[in-house]
Amino acid sequence: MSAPFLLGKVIDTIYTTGTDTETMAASLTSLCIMLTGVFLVGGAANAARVYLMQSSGQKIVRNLRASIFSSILTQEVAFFDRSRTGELINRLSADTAMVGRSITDNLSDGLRAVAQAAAGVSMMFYVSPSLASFVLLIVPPVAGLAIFYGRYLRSISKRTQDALAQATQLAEERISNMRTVRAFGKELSEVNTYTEKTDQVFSLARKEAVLRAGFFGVTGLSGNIMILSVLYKGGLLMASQHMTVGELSSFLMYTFWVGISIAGLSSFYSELMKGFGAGTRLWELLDRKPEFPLNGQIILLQKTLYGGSEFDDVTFAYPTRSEAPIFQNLSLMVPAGTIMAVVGPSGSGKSTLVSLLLRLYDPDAGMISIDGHDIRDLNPYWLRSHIGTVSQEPVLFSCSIRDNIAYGAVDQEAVTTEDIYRAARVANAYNFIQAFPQGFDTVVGEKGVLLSGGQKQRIAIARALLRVNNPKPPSFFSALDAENEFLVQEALERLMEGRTVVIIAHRLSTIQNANAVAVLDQQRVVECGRHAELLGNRQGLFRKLMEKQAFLQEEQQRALR
Ligand SMILES: Nc1ncnc2c1ncn2[C@@H]1O[C@H](COP(=O)(O)OP(=O)(O)OP(=O)(O)O)[C@@H](O)[C@H]1O
Repeated sequence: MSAPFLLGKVIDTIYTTGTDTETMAASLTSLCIMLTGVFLVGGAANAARVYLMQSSGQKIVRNLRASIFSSILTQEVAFFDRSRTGELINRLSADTAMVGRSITDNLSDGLRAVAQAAAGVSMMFYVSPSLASFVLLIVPPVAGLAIFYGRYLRSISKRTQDALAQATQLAEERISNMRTVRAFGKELSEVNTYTEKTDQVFSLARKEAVLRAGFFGVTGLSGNIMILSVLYKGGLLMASQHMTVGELSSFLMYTFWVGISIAGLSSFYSELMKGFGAGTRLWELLDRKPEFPLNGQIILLQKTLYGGSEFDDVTFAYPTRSEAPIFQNLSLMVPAGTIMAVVGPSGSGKSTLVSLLLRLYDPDAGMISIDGHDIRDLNPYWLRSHIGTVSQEPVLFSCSIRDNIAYGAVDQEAVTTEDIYRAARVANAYNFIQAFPQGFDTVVGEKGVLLSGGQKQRIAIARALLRVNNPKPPSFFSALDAENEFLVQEALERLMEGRTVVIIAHRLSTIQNANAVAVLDQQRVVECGRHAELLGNRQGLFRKLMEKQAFLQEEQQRALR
């Protein structure tokens, strides 16, 4: 900050008349030494500022990303029914990057501009108070304009991020379902839809560009007006002997500094407003509390969970469709150690029953209990650690088979290779995994796309085994019935042995292994009993469903012949 002041002194020294060369050389040398010191300190301070701001800014971004991810993962399942994956990913990547940029580059440059402007203005007053008061009259209108501009930019930025999130959402969904897009030959129309979405981003960016051009034009012009004022008024002050040439030079340099700082501040302010726009979307997410808390409930550490479950007068509607209950006063008892097959027409709520047991949703009325405990009183993590699930279309992650199986364990770190091999053997998966060139280290592709349906299910069974074996049996298990493949069926039967099982049965073979069958229809359990008993009821829904399935199977076999 003292550099322009010292430079002014250098100029005054040069223009001082009557000084001999030796004295002038001595004065110039000491001024130049001082200036070198000032430049060195300034350079070092600048480097330190950039390093500190960048590293602490990046740390903030890292923490912000972790907090956002944690906030997303702890939301209730209904939140994900309403949200779009691509939008959430956009918040995690683009919005955090925007806030990060706003903090790192922008805040650092902004703080420097504030310091520089403040020091420059003070020095201008120090060098010439009358000239400073005259020149700085231009600052208030420019500041007013900046505030107006910033507000508008903030709203544009939020709209841009929203439009970008929609485009990302579309791209994410279509890319991850590329086979469907290709099968329906929709590549071109999808490209067009995506382009329309990015057009919205573009038109907002164009609005921002117009605004930015106008604003920067005005601030540039204001800077030039300041310089002209200094030259005009400063020239008059010099002519009336109220200012030296060195002082005018210093003042001019400070004016440049202040002008550049004000331009920097405007850009800082606009970037900050853009950061706020993206930040608003992040705070909304960070502020959002899960619908039911994940901690704080009873953990029955010493207790063995036998899995005897009861649905008592349960009424439930999905939060996204609150007007149409899936269950109305549904009651069902699953005694410990039994296999209960749940059947019913498509859409009758069989999978919903399992979601409620896992406490992915809470019923609107009634109670679900396991071993006599209302599941709302149990810690959901603990509850789920005793429940193994295998779904009809299991989802694997794009990592190795080893990691996919280990994912089932409550304590993933404690899983040994032997645990994984054992689970794979019981699940009839060991041989096919070992036949791959990379064995258990084979990476399965996104959602396990590189494996067949039956292979995925056997890996999913091994994963579920690791889960329910760790708290030691008897524990509890739920499944949607599996591929009609002998090896998968055998693995599933081994998994069910000695446990309480609720199985969503679509096939006759699955139902035959069950101790009891519950038939769902019209929002409740309409029949419940042993397989043979239910078949004996000629008017019953179970009998009709079985007859229909037997007929369909016959038709299929006839078509194959
Ligand atoms: N996440 C959800 N949000 C809103 N409604 C849902 C959700 N999941 C399922 N539903 C609705 O709840 C009803 C029951 O669905 P569910 O998947 O439990 O039936 P299901 O008996 O398992 O069907 P299927 O035999 O076809 O697999 C259906 O009408 C379905 O549209």
